[in-house]
Amino acid sequence: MAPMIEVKNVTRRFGGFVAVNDCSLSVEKGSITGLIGPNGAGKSTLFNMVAGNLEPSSGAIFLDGREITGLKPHQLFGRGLLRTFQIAHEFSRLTVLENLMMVPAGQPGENLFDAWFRGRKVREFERGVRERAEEVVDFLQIGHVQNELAGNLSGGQKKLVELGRTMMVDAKVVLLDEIAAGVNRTLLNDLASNIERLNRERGYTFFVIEHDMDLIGRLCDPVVVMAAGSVMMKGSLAEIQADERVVEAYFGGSPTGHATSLPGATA
Ligand SMILES: Nc1ncnc2c1ncn2[C@@H]1O[C@H](COP(=O)(O)OP(=O)(O)OP(=O)(O)O)[C@@H](O)[C@H]1O
Repeated sequence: MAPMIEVKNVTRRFGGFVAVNDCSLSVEKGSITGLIGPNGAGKSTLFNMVAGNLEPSSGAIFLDGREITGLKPHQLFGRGLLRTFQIAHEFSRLTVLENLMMVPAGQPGENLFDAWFRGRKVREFERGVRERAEEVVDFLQIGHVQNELAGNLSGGQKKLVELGRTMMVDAKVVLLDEIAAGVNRTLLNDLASNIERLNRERGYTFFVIEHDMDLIGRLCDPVVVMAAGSVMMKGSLAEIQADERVVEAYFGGSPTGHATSLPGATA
């Protein structure tokens, strides 16, 4: 079975600087795969290439066995690869429900967009979108804020809505970028439960960049460690914590760097 995402020998240069260096990794179907590494390891650059925001200098990327190298985010969206995005400023004056309903119309998923333009059955289409948004609200248990303006939500509630936006279309794989940052523990727990449920009940695959090791430990298996633009190792969090090279990568150059964010690792 083809992996959901396969990155093959991908390199990205910025001028003379190599941010991602001949990097290969795979994200298996049905997994919640974590991506960790010290600052500057190349995680965001790699994510940007998988998500279509940045082109590789060389190498190839595959989604479910089909090459996607160089495709744009909206093309990947149509194929079921989604990345969560902060709610744009102009959407902060729309309600939670309205924010969810904007997704199919505002970003061209193949089938939904066709239906929109065919002009027929527009009202049914709108009703379908509303019903789907209501299902998402129920699933995420955010009914109490569904008519609240998105701009009034807490950081964690916004993250739930961002996750909800991926549920408005049939996602195969969702890229999550540092979802724990600025989210209180209660809401982080809600977010993590919903990610687990989407994975278990809806078959979502997740690829997750995260600095919060508690969250990585709860959600991710396997975890991929990047350092200096390449994959250093892949394994369970326990295996990674026990690996000397990983400890060195985190502690090596910078004694204060991420020392506190790699639990179980001792210098
Ligand atoms: N547009 C760019 N132009 C030049 N250099 C860049 C650019 N984007 C990233 N880099 C460099 O590439 C390297 C990798 O950066 P990247 O953001 O991918 O790392 P990261 O692992 O995501 O780090 P962090 O955990 O701090 O977000 C860094 O040295 C960074 O300065």
